[in-house]
Amino acid sequence: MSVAERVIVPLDVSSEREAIALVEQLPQVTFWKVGLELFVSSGPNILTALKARQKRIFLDLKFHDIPNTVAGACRAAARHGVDLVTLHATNGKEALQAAQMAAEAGAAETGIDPPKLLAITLLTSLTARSLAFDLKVPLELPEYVLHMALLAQENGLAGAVCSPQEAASLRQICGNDFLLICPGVRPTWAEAKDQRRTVTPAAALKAGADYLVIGRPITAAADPVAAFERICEELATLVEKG
Ligand SMILES: O=C(O)c1cc(=O)[nH]c(=O)n1[C@@H]1O[C@H](COP(=O)(O)O)[C@@H](O)[C@H]1O
Repeated sequence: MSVAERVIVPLDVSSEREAIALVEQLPQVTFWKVGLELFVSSGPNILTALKARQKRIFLDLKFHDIPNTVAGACRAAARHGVDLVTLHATNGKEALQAAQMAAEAGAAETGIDPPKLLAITLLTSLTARSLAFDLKVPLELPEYVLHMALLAQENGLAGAVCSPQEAASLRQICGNDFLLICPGVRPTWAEAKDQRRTVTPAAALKAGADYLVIGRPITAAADPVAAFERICEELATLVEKG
């Protein structure tokens, strides 16, 4: 896989028209993320449009509900033929297992491969301070993220979403077959905005991330094509160095 194929770009826009404009502006991007804003605006039409352009799709709706409801949502997502789907690890064991079974069933009914389910461990906009004082979680942040990733792995999920700050320890403990998808990625030349646990693209890859989710540094840049290429060059330099 080339370094460009390891960068997933979110379509964080409010209409299908804007999303397609971005996809056409960046033909180098092979993997796009459809999140809450776009899906709530456009519905599944955007998935059809991306598939017609042979793009890979990360459907990031971060399901969080009781087992029956989460399973139903995963079954429906699987029928769309997307590649990756997110749900919160805090759904708990029973919902994670039900979600995995439902995704497999939904794909089988449609005669396609099931999506890989990814558990959100701890949002990259949260800090150790917010975990302790706002959410009142008594574990240290790295320990909490690891616990959530292991909960996902033990219940049959293919991978987790984590900050690249936690990627190295998760890679070491969860092994090479567990997918690690890292948002919260910021080149030195981009603003962090609402991201709190950030790392540069090269450092994120080096830490063991399989895919990097990079949005505004590319999509809000004056020249998105140049920004994407600059990130790919930074990643390629790292790969060449070994
Ligand atoms: O699931 C995600 O993709 C996600 C999880 C997380 O913990 N943090 C996070 O930022 N994301 C998503 O990753 C993208 C990051 O976008 P930028 O901050 O613009 O690079 C957004 O679409 C977020 O919804």
